[in-house]
Amino acid sequence: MPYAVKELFPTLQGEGAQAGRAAVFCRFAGCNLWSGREADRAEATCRFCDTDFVGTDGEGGGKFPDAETLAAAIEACWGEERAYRYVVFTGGEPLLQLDEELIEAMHGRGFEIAIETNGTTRPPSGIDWICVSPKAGANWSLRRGDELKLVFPQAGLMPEAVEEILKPASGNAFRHYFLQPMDGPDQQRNIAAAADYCRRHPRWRLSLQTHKLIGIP
Ligand SMILES: C[S@@+](CC[C@H](N)C(=O)[O-])C[C@H]1O[C@@H](n2cnc3c(N)ncnc32)[C@H](O)[C@@H]1O
Ligand SMILES: Nc1nc2[nH]cc(C(=O)O)c2c(=O)[nH]1
Ligand code: SF4
Ligand SMILES: [Mg+2]
Repeated sequence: MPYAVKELFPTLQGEGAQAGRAAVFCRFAGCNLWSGREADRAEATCRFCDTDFVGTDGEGGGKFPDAETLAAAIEACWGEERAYRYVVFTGGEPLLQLDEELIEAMHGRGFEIAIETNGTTRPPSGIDWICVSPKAGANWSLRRGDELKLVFPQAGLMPEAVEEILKPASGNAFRHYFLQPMDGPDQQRNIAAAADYCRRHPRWRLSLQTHKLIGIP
């Protein structure tokens, strides 16, 4: 299957439980909750996106004809180091394109595989680390994973509502629960509110977007 990739870059995972870990980010083009065009933002299901995922014109991006070709590009982006190889598939929405063939190709090259997903699509098997970030108004179906990372605040999907939705899954639907302050015009207020919420509700931990703080991609 061909893959449309916006950009491919080496960095540190900036968010969540794996923050600070070296990774290659593979950002797939396209999303099912927003076209990516500013003209459509106000009418989209997901309206606060901080990312350009349109097209294949970013650093290291392009159209890759098959899994082996994309896996080779990701490996080249990582470099020679054999240990702790880590790739994060994101987007846009990675589950629109990530398949078992690409997962096998990455495992074959010694990579641990993570995804950042909005949780509206079933994942292929074999992913090592699943981060689900549900969106208010979207059809959230993926209710298990390694971490749940809720952008905060979202009218219509506050942490209490998330806990209520997850109750039937019982116990350990996710290993980690994070609130990530919404970036945008109210960022400072959102950081303060998220910190205050975590202080009062200790199941939830604060996820800052540390890559933005230190000026790396
Ligand atoms: C750009 S999304 C791509 C992956 C997938 N579509 C998703 O939404 O999880 C990557 C991460 O950034 C988060 N994010 C997007 N816009 C944000 C914003 N304005 N402030 C904070 N986090 C944001 C998402 O919730 C998600 O956890
Ligand atoms: N450094 C860094 N960490 C990230 N964690 C999740 C990101 C994403 O956009 O999916 C992201 C990103 O864009 N950069
Ligand atoms: S679901 Fe993810 S990629 Fe899609 S618009 Fe929302 S934050 Fe951006
Ligand atoms: Mg990002």
